[in-house]
Amino acid sequence: MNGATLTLPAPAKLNLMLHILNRRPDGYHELQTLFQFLDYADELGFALREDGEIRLHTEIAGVPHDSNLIVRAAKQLQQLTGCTLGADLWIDKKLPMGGGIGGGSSDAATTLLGLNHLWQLGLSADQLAELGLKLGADVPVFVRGHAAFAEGVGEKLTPIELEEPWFLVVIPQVLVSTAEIFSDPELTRDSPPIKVRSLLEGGGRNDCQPVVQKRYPEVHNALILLNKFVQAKLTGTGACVFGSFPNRADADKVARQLPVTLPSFVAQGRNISMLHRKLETLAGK
Ligand SMILES: C[C@](O)(CO)[C@H](O)COP(=O)(O)OP(=O)(O)OC[C@H]1O[C@@H](n2ccc(N)nc2=O)[C@H](O)[C@@H]1O
Ligand SMILES: Nc1ncnc2c1ncn2[C@@H]1O[C@H](COP(=O)(O)OP(=O)(O)OP(=O)(O)O)[C@@H](O)[C@H]1O
Repeated sequence: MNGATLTLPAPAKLNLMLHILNRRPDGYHELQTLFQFLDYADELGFALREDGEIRLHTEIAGVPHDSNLIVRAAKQLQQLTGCTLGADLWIDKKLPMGGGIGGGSSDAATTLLGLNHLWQLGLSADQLAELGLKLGADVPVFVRGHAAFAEGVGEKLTPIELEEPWFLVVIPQVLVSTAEIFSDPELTRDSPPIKVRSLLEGGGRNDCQPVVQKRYPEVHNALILLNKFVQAKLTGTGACVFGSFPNRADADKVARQLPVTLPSFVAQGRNISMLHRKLETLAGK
């Protein structure tokens, strides 16, 4: 990250509940989900290049340079705007991949906002969210940076004020493929639509959980274990599972009792993402 002139966080999200309403003809699913951010993030570094090249200098195992969502986001932004500037990019990857906490999507959103700033493009949040949606269903919420009730495939966002408890997030050592879970014939796809006000009634169910638990014993076991201490839930399509606590000390106490084979982290839930708080500081607000 040494050459970076700008560093920005790409925070994690949790799906506090997730209902699947139906499957669209294009295979995507209409959802209702509640997003909140965590103060736990990847860190991205940016430096301007005059030659138009996009170079990510950090390798992520299993993700080729040109498939990395950071590189794809940067190139799409160049294409959309005709910008002739480029960038050197670095990432300090903290968020587990395939964890359901939105790592790749958040990296993409931070890239879009970071380069919009560095290249002085002046694109609006609406324009960046529209571009982000082409990269992944979760990108728009990270672009907007406010906790939200999401509908559609995750892009119709109603900002919401939630309590900001502390979460213990447990990371089963397995990669869950989102596409695989959404194509499982046993997935519940007919949850009735609910209104924002009745959101957390029913305990914040996640319709993906039964299918993920059945296919991935590691996730099943983590849920059983965490449930001994707190109501445990799956985020997104997993693999991560989480429980909420009124303060950091209570969450840390449970974390210390987990087996060493089951990594975890503790972070506060936040309604304004770390990225947007940092951008506000940069703008001198
Ligand atoms: C499950 C969530 O994590 C909830 O926040 C997201 O909706 C998934 O978002 P994401 O990882 O950005 O997902 P994408 O990269 O857009 O899609 C991955 C795959 O999941 C399936 N998919 C995803 C989102 C959605 N609403 N319906 C789907 O059926 C599609 O098969 C797609 O090919
Ligand atoms: N910068 C990136 N960080 C992580 N994964 C990336 C990145 N770029 C591309 N990918 C690919 O995206 C896949 C999904 O990664 P990600 O960490 O976003 O999953 P996830 O946490 O399950 O996401 P979601 O909660 O949005 O479903 C990875 O397995 C990897 O192949």
